[in-house]
Amino acid sequence: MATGISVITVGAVFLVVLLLMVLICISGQRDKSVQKDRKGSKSTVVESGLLQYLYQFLPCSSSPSLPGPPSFFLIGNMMDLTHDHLPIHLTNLAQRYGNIYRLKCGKTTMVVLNSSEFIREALVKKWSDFAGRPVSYTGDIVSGGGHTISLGDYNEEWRAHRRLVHSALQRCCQKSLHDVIERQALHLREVLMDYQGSAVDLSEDFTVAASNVITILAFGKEYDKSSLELQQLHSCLNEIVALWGSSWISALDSFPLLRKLPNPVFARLLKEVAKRDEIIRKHLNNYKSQYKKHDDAITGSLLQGLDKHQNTEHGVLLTDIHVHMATVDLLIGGTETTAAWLNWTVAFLLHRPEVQNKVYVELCTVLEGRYPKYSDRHRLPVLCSLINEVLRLRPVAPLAVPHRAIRDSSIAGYSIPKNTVIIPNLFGAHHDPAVWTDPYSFKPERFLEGGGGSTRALIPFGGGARLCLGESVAKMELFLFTAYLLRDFQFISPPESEASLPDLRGVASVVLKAAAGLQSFDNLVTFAMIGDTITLPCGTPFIKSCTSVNWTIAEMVGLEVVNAGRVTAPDALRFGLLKDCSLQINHLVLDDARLYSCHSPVFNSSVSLQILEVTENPTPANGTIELQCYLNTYKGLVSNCNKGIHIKWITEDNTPLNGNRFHYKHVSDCFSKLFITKRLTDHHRKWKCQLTQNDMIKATITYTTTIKDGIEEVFAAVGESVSLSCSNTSSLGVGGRVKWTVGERTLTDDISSYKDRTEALHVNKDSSLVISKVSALHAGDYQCSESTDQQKVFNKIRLHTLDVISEHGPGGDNLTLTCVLTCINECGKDFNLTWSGGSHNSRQSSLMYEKNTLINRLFLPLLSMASAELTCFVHREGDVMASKKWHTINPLQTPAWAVLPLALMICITAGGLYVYMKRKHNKDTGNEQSSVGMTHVYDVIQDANNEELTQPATTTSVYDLLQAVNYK
Ligand code: HEM
Repeated sequence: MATGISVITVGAVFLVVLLLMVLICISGQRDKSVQKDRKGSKSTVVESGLLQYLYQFLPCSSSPSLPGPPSFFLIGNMMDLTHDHLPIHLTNLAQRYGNIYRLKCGKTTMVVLNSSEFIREALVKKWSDFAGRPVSYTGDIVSGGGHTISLGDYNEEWRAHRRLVHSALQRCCQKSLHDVIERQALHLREVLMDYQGSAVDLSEDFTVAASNVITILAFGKEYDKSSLELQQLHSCLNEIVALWGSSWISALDSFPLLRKLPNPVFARLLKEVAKRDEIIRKHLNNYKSQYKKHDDAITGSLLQGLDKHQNTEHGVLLTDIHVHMATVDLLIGGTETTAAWLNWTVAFLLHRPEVQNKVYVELCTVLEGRYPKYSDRHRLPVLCSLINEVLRLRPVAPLAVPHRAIRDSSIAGYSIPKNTVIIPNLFGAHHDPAVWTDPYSFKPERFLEGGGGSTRALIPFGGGARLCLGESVAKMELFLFTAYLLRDFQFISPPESEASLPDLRGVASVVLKAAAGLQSFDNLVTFAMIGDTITLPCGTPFIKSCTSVNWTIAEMVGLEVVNAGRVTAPDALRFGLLKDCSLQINHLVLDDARLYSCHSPVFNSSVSLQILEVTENPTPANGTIELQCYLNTYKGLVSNCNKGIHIKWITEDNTPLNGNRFHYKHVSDCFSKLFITKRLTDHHRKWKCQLTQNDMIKATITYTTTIKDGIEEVFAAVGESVSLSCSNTSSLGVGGRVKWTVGERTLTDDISSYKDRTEALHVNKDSSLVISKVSALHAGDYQCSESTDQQKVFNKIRLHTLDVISEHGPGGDNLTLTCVLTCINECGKDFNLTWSGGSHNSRQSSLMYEKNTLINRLFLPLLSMASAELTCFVHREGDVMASKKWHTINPLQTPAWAVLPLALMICITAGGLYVYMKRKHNKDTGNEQSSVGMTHVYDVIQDANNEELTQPATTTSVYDLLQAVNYK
């Protein structure tokens, strides 16, 4: 019976498992068919999600499944797609999931391509598989029912439409494009001239210039910046792009139920679309009604071409609506993109003025004063490298326009079912570290010959069947506008501070734009030095947790050091996020000097990290040392410091450099040069450069000079220990390989000699020579060298010793302290000896040079002298090099003098008390014999005082007692 039950149980379990497997496999199939049927099946998302989750564990499909972030029930990866800077976020996901990964949004599977290789494979090599566009509810509304080229799906009608517009554009470009752009560039030049060098935001002027190129090409109309019609057109085109990109609108595509609810954002979108159509309709009607038509206008070509492009075989009929929507395409595609690119160029040039100078020099040299033609581009490589680098770092259509697989296909070996949405992440491909060295840095020179930049991997215009229709228009515009601008203008940021430089992160929607105007947050500046550990404040007082905080580096947009509270920097070990969301950077390197931004939902702030550096000019003027101290940011030297910043040079012990062999040149508040007339004894000398802001020390950096064949000067106090270092390299030979000599005498010939107790010398493992008890006899020239045939000298050290000798004057009523600096040969004229700590009666002698010594005496009158600590200092050019202390003791003022009378008093009191007690005892006992314990001495006293003992005890005073004791 039991066996029967267990067989049934096993059978049931087996059946359930089998059923589950069948279901899962069917679900896999159905999932594919769901995508085939673009309207979707009736299966619930819950069921599909669960089964799909189980499905991935079963071997029902032979091709590997695409990696991707976990997709959540119902919402899939919606959260990833609503990120505020989607291109950056998708690029960051590629670091985790690779250059091809999938995202889920409702029933739609999206595949994100993050390398130019995969993007080319899909868009160019397999263009016929991926030329579709996802059809969506809101896309249909914006594109007039899918009639735009940009959003229209791939079919015969679209092909005919694109061909019509392409040939009209080509015809027009050949005839007049160059003239049109040239005229607009000259016009832009005049507009800028009118500003007369005042600080302005040029974004509107760029939009007008780019838009005029298109409106002239489209229907022969040029607008003035103040034109109301132009402003209306731009505001509604911009609104449409922004609204369509918002999650309020995209949610309607994924969740049809939401369309039934009131949605003010959607209502606004409909209003703007109607406004746009109204304006364009007016223009087309105007054009049609013109008696003398603008011959070159695209509209004319389009209208003429309508009949020709009728494709009777496929039943395609192009009508006015196609001309209307083509105009929309050209206006949207051709205005904001070019204007955004020009803004980015100016933004980068403000950060890197030296690039601007290089382009200017090239334009002047090559063009010899004339304005450029597009045909000059091959002779202007620096300008072209700038254009390419801005296109690389800020592809203005960072995610292109989504594609759709129109049939089952594959990318990078992964099978891609029909209807999968493909997102070409051009931003990610342009920051792919496998292709671009230092991908987040602005380096136009990478596109110069030998710079390593690959123009093949540069794909800002997409590729294949959907290649940007205006690519040739755009390229000519970018070239001519930039050349005209940089030939006649220099872009500089307002002089106040670094804070006025534009933010390079930008605003990402369909078009990646530079943030409007200047940065809105206060920039802090933090100063540091190489090797430091610093903390950059985020300034988020209201934030409880840092999980929504991101830290980014300006200029290296996309490189998030911290993402959602997690350190994601490539060099993660050096970075840390502290509890208050501030960013800690350890072991600073020069490349860390950047503008860091902390982003949180409530607050944005940025900190400019500037690194103080000292370098030595390798080719100084003869006989001089030239040190340069300056502040660095990622774009080189800080040219304009904040107010209140000051750089000064000081000695090793923080006193001003003293002496006429020092000269300074303050290039700016944050760049100072120190010129030193060179001496051999400047070898291994330390110089400090100090940066103060509003008189507060912000950073101090020490630089040690090395002089060829120079001598390092070391000062040591007699009786103390000193270590003479052999070299900065601790890996020198141990023991016998290194030889120490002083004068002619070799100290290390015999190992035991430097263990000699009297000399108290020994050589450390790092080859340094230690004199554990310095005496004046140790003063001398020491040399550490390698004892090979060709003797290699590591270090020459001149040891000076400092001593204080005391001597009582005749009669012993005064004390003379002699401070002696013993030098080898002669003591330097820039040495000084001073005393500190003497009383007001003491007197210092003037400096005396005697043979090889420098002397300063201190005369102290002994009687008035209190016990004191006196110190003699030796200075070299104002810098304290060593000191020697001397303790004077006035015997009359020592505590011993106080102890003596005290001890006497105690003895007398004790003795007196005893005598008193004894007398009392004697009185009490009459003539009784003394007790056994009495000493002989007291017996004697007693005997001797027999007479006095008769006196009454009450008269016994201290004086009496003292007399009594002293009596003996
Ligand atoms: C810096 C300037 C420009 C850049 C970086 C740019 C980039 C792009 C990109 C990446 C695409 C999508 C390609 C794809 O789907 O794979 C695109 C499409 C398009 N662009 Fe541009 N574009 C620029 C300027 C222009 C200009 C000046 C025009 C018009 C004169 C224009 C018209 C279009 C059109 C009509 C499409 C849709 C093509 C299609 O779907 O077949 N673009 N552009």
